Amino acid sequence: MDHSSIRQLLKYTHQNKAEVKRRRLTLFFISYVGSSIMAILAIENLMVGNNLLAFLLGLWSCAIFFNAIFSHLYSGSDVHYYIAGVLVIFMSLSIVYTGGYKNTGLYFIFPLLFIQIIIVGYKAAIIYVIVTMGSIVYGLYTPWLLQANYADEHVTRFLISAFCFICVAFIGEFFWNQSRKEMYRDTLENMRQANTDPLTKLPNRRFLEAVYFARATEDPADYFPLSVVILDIDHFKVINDTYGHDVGDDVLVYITKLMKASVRATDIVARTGGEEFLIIFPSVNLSNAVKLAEKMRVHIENNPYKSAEIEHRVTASLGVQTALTDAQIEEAIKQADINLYEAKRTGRNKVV
Ligand SMILES: Nc1nc2c(ncn2[C@@H]2O[C@H](COP(=O)(O)OP(=O)(O)OP(=O)(O)O)[C@@H](O)[C@H]2O)c(=O)[nH]1
Repeated sequence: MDHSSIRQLLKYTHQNKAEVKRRRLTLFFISYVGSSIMAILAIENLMVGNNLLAFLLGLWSCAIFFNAIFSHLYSGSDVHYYIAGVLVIFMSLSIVYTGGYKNTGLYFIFPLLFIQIIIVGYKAAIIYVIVTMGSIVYGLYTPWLLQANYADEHVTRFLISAFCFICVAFIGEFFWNQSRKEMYRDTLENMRQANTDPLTKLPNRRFLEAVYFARATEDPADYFPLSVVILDIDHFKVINDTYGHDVGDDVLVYITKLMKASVRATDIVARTGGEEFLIIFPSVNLSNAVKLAEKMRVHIENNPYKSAEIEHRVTASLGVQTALTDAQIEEAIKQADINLYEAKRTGRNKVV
């Protein structure tokens, strides 16, 4: 079973959700708490006559606040994280330029850097942090361009601690990301195993219920009318009894190949029981599904199982039904099963 189907499953697990929450909460923290603090500082600076800093704080406070509001409206997009990352650059530069209260503003750079690394993701953060720190260093080493007045020893201490801080923050983010990737791989493999039949490597019933039908329900236009075919190999017990269980297994794998060869990549062939398979044709109506099932039946009939010592003609009976909406899926499977029994009862090797 392919990994893209399994990836769909991961949409329903907690790991990705946890990372999305971490980024969102960080964004909201910087946006709502940060913009409130900046607004208060803006008013304070206005009262003491530091108009430029007051203006800049007010400006970034509004920008970051509205960016967060937009992130609620367009929650499917990541762009507001990158906008917040850019705003952090401007906020840092404003702090460096004005110096803040008694030129102590450089302390605020540390949380801002950390927030920036989280919200844009550590890979993109390499560029963001280089730009942020590059402009800060440029500012600090061209003091005549700044309104603030930093003591040399403060600049040196700030830069050394910023360097250490950035290294530790990146190491932390890198390994957090690595462990997330490893957990993701493990979960992917566990889910692949839990959703795959070990003999034929086909998806199993669990996959259909937990992933496929859930996806069809989410996106009905791409799936309905959805036709289901239940295929059951005729007299399979005879194959087991005559040639042994291992040959029986081999026949199941062989029939799987034949079934897969007669469907499109978007169709699903699943193993739902011993010698029973469920084939799903999305966006196929009943009359076309019957034709496809007939094509599959003929393909199996015309390609007998062959090994060094054995040649055995295998046939199958098939029951077909179509669901027009997701509410009809269960009913369609039941009806396909009834049709399959009818095919067996009336002579086998046929489609009903
Ligand atoms: N080799 C092998 N046999 C299996 C497997 N799963 C189920 N079976 C066998 O499949 C056979 C199914 O037999 P029945 O249910 O009587 O069906 P049938 O012989 O195909 O007869 P009809 O379906 O009525 O045509 C049983 O003998 C099971 O033991 C499997 O994974 N490998």
